[in-house]
Amino acid sequence: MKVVEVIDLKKSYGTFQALKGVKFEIDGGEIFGLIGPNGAGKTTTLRIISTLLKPDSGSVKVFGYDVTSSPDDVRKFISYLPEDAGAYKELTGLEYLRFIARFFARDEAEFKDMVEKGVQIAKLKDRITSKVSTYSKGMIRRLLIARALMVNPKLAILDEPTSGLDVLNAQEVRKVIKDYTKNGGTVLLSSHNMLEVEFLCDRIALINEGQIARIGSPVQLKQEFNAVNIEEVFTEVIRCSQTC
Ligand SMILES: Nc1ncnc2c1ncn2[C@@H]1O[C@H](COP(=O)(O)OP(=O)(O)OP(=O)(O)O)[C@@H](O)[C@H]1O
Repeated sequence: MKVVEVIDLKKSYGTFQALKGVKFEIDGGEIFGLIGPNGAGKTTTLRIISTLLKPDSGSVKVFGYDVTSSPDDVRKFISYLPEDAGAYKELTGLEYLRFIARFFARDEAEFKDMVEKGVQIAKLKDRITSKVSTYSKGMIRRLLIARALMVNPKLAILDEPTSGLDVLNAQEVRKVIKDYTKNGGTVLLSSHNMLEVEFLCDRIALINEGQIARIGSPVQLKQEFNAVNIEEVFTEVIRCSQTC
């Protein structure tokens, strides 16, 4: 069974059609990257798969459950990190992770494991006991990544996971994401960082103006466009969609 199956997905905001028939599938254990220019429809797609936004038409299934008719079943499998997520500023990082773990853990042992895993992923050292209001942007992002992955979702949906992180912190987060799939998880992420998707993703979908323009592994896409990197592939796909 596919982890995610998106067929002919359409979504409009008023008279503006943001998604015009998006289609892709994700297999278990994959890191699947959605890349595209500003306004291409990445966040809209991720929010629909996360059950936060209703599609106008088309079908989206997560582990075989339809996001529109069975959203509660879908939510059992997923964890969603929004692009602009925040954490409760008056809590410490540790209190925040504990607060979230209480919702997900079925017993005390699982609660303890989740919080420990969250602390490990966040890598905030002794600052984990400082208030979130004192954190830098990058520290908050790491706390939120930890929050998304510590609950052991079968599918992690991460909107711009490394946005606002410096090079070293971004590398750390990429490693955490890779490790997470080694333990059986599947990841759907969006990114503007071409080096990141090339390094991280097993397959990439290029989305442009609400439609998937290309899907493939980084190696396949580079071969198809005779390109040295994914940035070149991206530029060529966008250029072609405007002029070819
Ligand atoms: N709530 C909304 N109301 C009206 N238009 C919206 C709304 N949300 C998104 N849009 C429009 O839909 C299109 C797709 O937006 P979306 O946020 O999905 O793009 P994106 O690829 O994630 O962009 P970015 O890379 O800039 O984050 C854009 O033109 C955006 O302006």
